[in-house]
Amino acid sequence: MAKVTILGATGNVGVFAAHTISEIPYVSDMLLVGRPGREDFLAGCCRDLSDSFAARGTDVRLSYSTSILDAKDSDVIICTAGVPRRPGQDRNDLAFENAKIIAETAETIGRSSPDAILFLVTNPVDVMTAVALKYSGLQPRQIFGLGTHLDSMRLKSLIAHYFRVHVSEVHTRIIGEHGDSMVPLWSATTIGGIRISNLPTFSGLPVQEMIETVRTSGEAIIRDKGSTVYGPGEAIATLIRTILGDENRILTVSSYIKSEIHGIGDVCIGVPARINRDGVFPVPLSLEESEVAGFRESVKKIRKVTAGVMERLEEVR
Ligand SMILES: NC(=O)C1=CN([C@@H]2O[C@H](COP(=O)(O)OP(=O)(O)OC[C@H]3O[C@@H](n4cnc5c(N)ncnc54)[C@H](O)[C@@H]3O)[C@@H](O)[C@H]2O)C=CC1
Ligand SMILES: O=C([O-])CC(=O)C(=O)O
Repeated sequence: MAKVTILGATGNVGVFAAHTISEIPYVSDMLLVGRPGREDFLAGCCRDLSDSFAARGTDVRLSYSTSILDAKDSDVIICTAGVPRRPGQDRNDLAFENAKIIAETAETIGRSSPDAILFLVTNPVDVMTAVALKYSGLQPRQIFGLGTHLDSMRLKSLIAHYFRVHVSEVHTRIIGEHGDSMVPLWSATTIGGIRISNLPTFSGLPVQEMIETVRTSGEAIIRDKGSTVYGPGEAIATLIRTILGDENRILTVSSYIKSEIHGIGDVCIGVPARINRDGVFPVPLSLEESEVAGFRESVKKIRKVTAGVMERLEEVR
């Protein structure tokens, strides 16, 4: 049985993630961490969630704290703390403000929870994963970000809808930045186990339109309802179930790669990774030429934003 801690638990994503994670059978303890001053809200969340556990028959010990130090002994620590973007903003506009929060958080976790797996949700998530890796001192396998897993799920849903098949029949991946430079892997997309390009109807697929829909999905949801909650919340729970269940699923998350993809590496970015109780292990793979070119561009962009943020962090810390 496992202890899971959520940082930023008073936020939209954090509180819904608490609900989805509580359904995972391996979770025995869940700690909600918020900022000082938010004790009443956290207490209210615990009471409300406990009611849902009673109604559902869930047996999870729930507690709250305003200190990250109480995350000690956690198997997984999820970080949703930080500012979200407002309509009209790019995720990268949040980079420096959130990097300051993540650097401090990661330092504390590195000292107080050296065996935990740290899971970043805060945006821009690829850059935050790199910041957490540097400032926590944890091993690369212990740190990952939600990356392009949610983007991959969004594309999966569009493809399933187009072909009128159950989503479980569709396997697809988007790699690279969780942002504008993301790269769809059509070469790794199958329906019912059949490579999508082998289906005669593939030629009519509105590929560009689909990718544009995925690229702008977060922005559109934020414009319409203020924040994305249910998609990220369920995606977070999938990752937690995969880790705690030692499932060895291959999911597309932001992870540190050395040179696993066509020799490209030394960056934290969305790639397929095998995930189990020991953490996250990027899978070496070879791609089609156009996909490699797109991935290179995405890496170049993330490296530039990451380097800029690291430099500014050095100045203020
Ligand atoms: N990677 C992904 O796919 C997704 C990432 N996100 C990101 O997750 C983050 C949270 O999003 P929401 O829950 O919608 O935002 P929110 O504003 O509802 O919640 C933010 C949380 O962070 C905490 N926080 C803010 N500033 C802090 C600071 N200086 N120190 C400690 N805690 C602080 C708040 O108290 C609150 O608990 C954002 O950065 C958002 O962009 C959201 C959805 C999907
Ligand atoms: O778009 C945002 O800012 C939130 C997010 O990352 C997503 O839902 O993909």
